[in-house]
Amino acid sequence: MTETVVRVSGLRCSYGDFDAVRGVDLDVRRGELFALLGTNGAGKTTTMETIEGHRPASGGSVRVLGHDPHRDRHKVRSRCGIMLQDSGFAGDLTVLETARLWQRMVERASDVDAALERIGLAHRRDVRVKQLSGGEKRRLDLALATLGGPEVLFLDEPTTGLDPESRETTWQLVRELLAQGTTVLLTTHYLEEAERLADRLAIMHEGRLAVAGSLVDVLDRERARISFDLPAGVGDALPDVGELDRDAIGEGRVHIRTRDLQADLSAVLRWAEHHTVRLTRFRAQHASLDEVFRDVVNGTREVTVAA
Ligand SMILES: Nc1ncnc2c1ncn2[C@@H]1O[C@H](COP(=O)(O)OP(=O)(O)OP(=O)(O)O)[C@@H](O)[C@H]1O
Repeated sequence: MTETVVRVSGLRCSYGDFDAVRGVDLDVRRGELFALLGTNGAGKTTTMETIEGHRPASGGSVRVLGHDPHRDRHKVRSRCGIMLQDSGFAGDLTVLETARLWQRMVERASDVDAALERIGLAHRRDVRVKQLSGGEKRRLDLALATLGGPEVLFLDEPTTGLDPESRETTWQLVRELLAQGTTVLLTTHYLEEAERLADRLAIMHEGRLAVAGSLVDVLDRERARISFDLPAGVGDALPDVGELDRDAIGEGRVHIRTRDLQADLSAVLRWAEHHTVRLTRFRAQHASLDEVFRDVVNGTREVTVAA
């Protein structure tokens, strides 16, 4: 049985009479990366901050490593690394001074120079923090969050503002941490980041989880698509598979949505052979996370939670 490191049940968080988080259940298992995606204002940061112990839950319960992270903060804090959206370091200190200061506050802190090297900031060690670019600040945040070799790492939008190369460096570091057994809970606006890193993910919308599960689970529940140009001479004899988009046929293209891509793809190919037509601009593809996300935002997707 895989150990559950973070357990959130029926979490509710309110700001005055506004309910920002409205009954969230999720489990994060040891050694996995769980990505929390969502629209702006969905409640991701509020959920993260509550799990990190920065605020009490208004309802429901949160356990991190078996403890209430707010009430039993001292039991949990030293085993966790936290990268906030905005860390607020003192701008006049250099990168190295900041890292050394942080090192003194962390139990079992690892080597500062090695940490800066690993994140590609060694050459910036004598630069004042206020002179770093936004992306460099994010990388410094990450280096410091991982300094104590945390069992659980909370990353709130770790790659926002990073260029593609720095994003790749960050992903590589996160992969190394996962390989060493670190458990990671991540929020991100980059669907690609979740696709590349997450073992399981959830999409949050208006304070609730709309979709949750492994990437395969989430995409498999969505319909796949087959499309090709309408071949000349087949008239009304279209393949009897999936759901045909009749509007697209009028414009000379056939779009089919299917829950069984393999079976329907075979049927389409048999149909083409039977009618001796060659299919042009032929495409068959699984749903993308982007489509699932858009369905959630547009409210056209049933709630399917299996976290
Ligand atoms: N201190 C606060 N006081 C009142 N309302 C707040 C406060 N902080 C957040 N909210 C509201 O709670 C809701 C959830 O905010 P939260 O920051 O958790 O969302 P988010 O999913 O992290 O958004 P984003 O992706 O934009 O960072 C939003 O409607 C936000 O306006």
